[in-house]
Amino acid sequence: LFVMAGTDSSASSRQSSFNSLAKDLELPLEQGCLTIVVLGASGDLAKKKTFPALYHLFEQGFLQSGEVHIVGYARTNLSDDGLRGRIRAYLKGASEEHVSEFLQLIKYVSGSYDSGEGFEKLNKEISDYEMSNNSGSSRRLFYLALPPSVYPSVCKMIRTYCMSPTSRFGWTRVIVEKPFGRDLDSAEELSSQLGELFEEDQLYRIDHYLGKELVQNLLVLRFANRLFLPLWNRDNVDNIQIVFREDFGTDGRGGYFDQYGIIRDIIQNHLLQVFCLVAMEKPVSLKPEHIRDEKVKVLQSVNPIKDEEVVLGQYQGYKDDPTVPDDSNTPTFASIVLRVHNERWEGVPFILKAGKALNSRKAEIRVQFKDVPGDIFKCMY
Ligand SMILES: NC(=O)C1=CN([C@@H]2O[C@H](COP(=O)(O)OP(=O)(O)OC[C@H]3O[C@@H](n4cnc5c(N)ncnc54)[C@H](OP(=O)(O)O)[C@@H]3O)[C@@H](O)[C@H]2O)C=CC1
Ligand SMILES: O=C1O[C@H](COP(=O)(O)O)[C@@H](O)[C@H](O)[C@H]1O
Repeated sequence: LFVMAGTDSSASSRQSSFNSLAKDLELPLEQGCLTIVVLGASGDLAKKKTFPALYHLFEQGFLQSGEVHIVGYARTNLSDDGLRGRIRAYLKGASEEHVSEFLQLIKYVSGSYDSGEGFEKLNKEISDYEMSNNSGSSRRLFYLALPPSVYPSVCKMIRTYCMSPTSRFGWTRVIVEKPFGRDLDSAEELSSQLGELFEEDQLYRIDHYLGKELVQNLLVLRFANRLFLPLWNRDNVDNIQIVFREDFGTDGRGGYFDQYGIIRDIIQNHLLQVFCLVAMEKPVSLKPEHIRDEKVKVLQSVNPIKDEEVVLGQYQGYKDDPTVPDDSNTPTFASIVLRVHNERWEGVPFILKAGKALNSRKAEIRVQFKDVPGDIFKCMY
């Protein structure tokens, strides 16, 4: 869609290209009143990524004034302008005219994550807008920019108070962030709780790493490239390192981060997805189910992780963040070795490392090849 959008600069022609593509793909026509609710609107993800992403969609003509209404929801006491001011600070460099127009689409509702009162207020805000829009439609998208511990109560509240009315054309969809639970038991419990409230096609589980260009290019690099194809195995590769580092700390995110730590925040989802794309076999096709099947196979081939191949750490000063408990022993750095028991990778360690408050910001995949036989450069190092 974005490639198509790049060929013509007008917003209305992008919208019409979008509509004709939707028609070709036999998707339901997307038009009429759309409300996007960002729950956890006071938080880090919302200000750094969700609202800026919505702004870029708006700027490119995919969200039309008059059709779209954006509502931030959280417990923090904020006015509409208070939220707009926070968002504006993350849209530096954008056109002032577009930013002001975009911010006018945004309202704020304050309430808790487990009481009917706040969600009744939220529903009233959405319904009033839908009535005034008068298009007879009600598309409602709820984005949970929140710690997973509150997903079940928030989803119950949405189901009870905020569903799109069946009398109107439209839908209700819910986007949930990673990490999906804390461990296998809580992930399964969360899955069944959400499954009781929503149909599978109403639920979207997101991992923003899968949208990164580098990550998307991995399939092309591996499977459309004669140079790497014959080398990508234990005969040629010595080890593979998948590394994430950030040069900033939690910065007030202790409310979420301290409950989860770096393994659940980064390694279990982002780095494991990258690991799968690097290590899996070629999928039958690019269909999502075929890619998923190969990812599952490689994960099933990983041996249990050995304690002696895990290093954990916490950066000095982590507990100075007022949102972090004084006695926290949550890791902010972790390094683990994965060993894949299959024909391609037996004996090749995959070293996954992630850390906050380090000396640089980078995400990288290092494939270290074995020395060449008869290496004439060896004596130089
Ligand atoms: N920050 C990022 O760059 C990214 C974050 N994510 C994911 O987004 C989700 C939210 O992360 P992030 O925004 O960074 O975290 P924050 O700590 O900023 O939390 C977001 C909001 O949730 C509320 N909140 C925080 N802690 C709790 C708690 N213990 N119980 C109830 N409500 C709480 C707060 O709102 P209030 O008090 O006003 O209600 C807060 O503003 C996580 O699942 C994370 O994995 C995903 C990708 C990137
Ligand atoms: O999911 C998360 O990702 C961000 C890093 O993402 P990036 O795309 O900005 O590199 C990380 O800061 C955050 O802790 C984590 O929740």
